Amino acid sequence: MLKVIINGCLGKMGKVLTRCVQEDEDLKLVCGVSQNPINNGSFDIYPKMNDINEGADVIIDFSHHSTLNDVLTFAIKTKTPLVIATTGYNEDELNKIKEASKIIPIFHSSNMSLGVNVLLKLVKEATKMLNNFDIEVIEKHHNKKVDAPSGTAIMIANAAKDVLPNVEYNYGRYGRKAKRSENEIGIHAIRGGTIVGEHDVIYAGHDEVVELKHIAQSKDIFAKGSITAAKYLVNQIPGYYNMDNMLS
Ligand SMILES: NC(=O)C1=CN([C@@H]2O[C@H](COP(=O)(O)OP(=O)(O)OC[C@H]3O[C@@H](n4cnc5c(N)ncnc54)[C@H](OP(=O)(O)O)[C@@H]3O)[C@@H](O)[C@H]2O)C=CC1
Ligand SMILES: O=C(O)C1=N[C@H](C(=O)O)C[C@H](O)C1
Repeated sequence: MLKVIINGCLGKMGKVLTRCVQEDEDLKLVCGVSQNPINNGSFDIYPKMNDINEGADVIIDFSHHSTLNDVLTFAIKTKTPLVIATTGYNEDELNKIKEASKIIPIFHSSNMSLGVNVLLKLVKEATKMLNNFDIEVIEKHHNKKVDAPSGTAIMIANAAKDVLPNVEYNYGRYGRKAKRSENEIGIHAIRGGTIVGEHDVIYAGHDEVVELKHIAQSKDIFAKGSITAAKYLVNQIPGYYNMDNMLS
């Protein structure tokens, strides 16, 4: 039985992950962390990672970038492998994650679905083949999402930039001097209703357009992907892991 701690257990993803962990006979939910803990009778909820006095085999984090220091400090202190699904980190925070992965195994992905990770491979291939096509990324999410653009949209743009290192990102084009330059990737965020998550990658060329698209139809795919990542991670030595490592 793998013992799991969930950071962000009362958030939208945290609740879905709690159900998926409880339904998985290989896993035991030890406790969760939430800013406003409530006693739910089924597992302990602490206000901060540092308050936890139980051990676990792995931590899964679907929370907010501002909890990063707490979760890294706890994971390093207790030598617990950490799956990070949270998005919205800045450069400094991303560097802290990479530094911490020298001490403990960390799995980090802004999208835990299988489909998006196949999409990233397709983006690399399409970008190599569709010379001089303009690339635009459009992401759509529910109206409660706090960060924009999505972490997935950034991963998609980064996959194209791996092939075309000179491209620059143009977020939400607007204004009288907004003409597209040749070497940019436009990244656009739509927010509304309960959209789970959609990502379109548009390659617009002369008289032809290619589109790659992923639609998430439930949050379960992200929760289950993070559980698969957790099961993979507990057998790894310290290092920085992502879907590529797990799928290869
Ligand atoms: N990698 C992936 O596949 C996926 C990643 N995500 C990412 O997971 C994260 C959580 O998403 P979701 O559950 O929808 O978000 P919610 O806003 O519903 O939940 C956020 C959670 O973070 C906690 N939290 C701690 N500090 C803060 C703070 N300062 N501000 C806001 N929340 C805080 C909240 O605690 P409390 O309840 O006490 O307020 C809550 O438990 C996001 O970054 C999202 O982009 C989402 C889906 C898939
Ligand atoms: O906040 C969400 O909901 C999601 N966030 C992730 C992101 O920012 O890419 C992944 C997924 O699209 C859902």
